Amino acid sequence: MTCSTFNPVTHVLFDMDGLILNTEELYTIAFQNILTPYGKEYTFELKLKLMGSQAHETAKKIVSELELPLTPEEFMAKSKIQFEQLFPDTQVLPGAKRLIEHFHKNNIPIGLATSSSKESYELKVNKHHQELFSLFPYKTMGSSDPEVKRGKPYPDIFLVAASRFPDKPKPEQCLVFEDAINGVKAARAAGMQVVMVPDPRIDTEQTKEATLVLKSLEEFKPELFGLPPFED
Ligand SMILES: O=c1[nH]cc([C@@H]2O[C@H](COP(=O)(O)O)[C@@H](O)[C@H]2O)c(=O)[nH]1
Ligand SMILES: [Mg+2]
Repeated sequence: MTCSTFNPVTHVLFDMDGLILNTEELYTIAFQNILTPYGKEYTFELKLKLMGSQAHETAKKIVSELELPLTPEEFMAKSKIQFEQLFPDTQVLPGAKRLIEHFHKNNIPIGLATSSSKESYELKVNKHHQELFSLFPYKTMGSSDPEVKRGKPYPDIFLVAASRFPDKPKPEQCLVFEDAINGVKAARAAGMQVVMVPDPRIDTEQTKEATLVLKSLEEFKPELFGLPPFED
């Protein structure tokens, strides 16, 4: 059940794919483009299992679940070609820019906790979104960070991302923003509250672990978690 009361926090951690950027739509297109020649479908059910995992975990699972005649490395090489075409024109999702700028203006420490690799982050950010992402002084990129041993739903990435803030907040001082079920599980496992903005196709039964579920980041009221309210 969604909690009716929330605890105040001091630090905020953002997921990236499907939360700040519309890259989840692009992952679906990229993977389907790879699978179509093999007569396979990238179902939403399979996608849900993979969202938030690290790139090598994703490749291994897709190859095994769909019994592709490829090694995970070959799948990753094909993915790279797709990502290079699709990611540079990704767009910012509603409410993300306003919220990130609000926290920045009010000196709330914010960190990025994405399972993407550094290479994939750069494809998504460097062409159009450098200014926005420059507002994150602390970035953790799970797929290329040796400290992040396991992908979401394990808590590793959020614990590592929290440890990168110079004042080392406790998990209960951190609020996570996530779109994926695996991301919500990871945040909860790390002992953090989590605001979920799920894909509308996700069943409400599967959003119950989130502290708060929103349709869009535009709906978020920072004061609910003891953070400075919007003034406009
Ligand atoms: O359809 C998918 N979307 C996303 C992922 C994985 O999820 C990560 C993004 O997770 P996050 O939202 O935590 O940044 C990507 O790097 C990718 O490995 C995936 O496997 N399949
Ligand atoms: Mg995400």
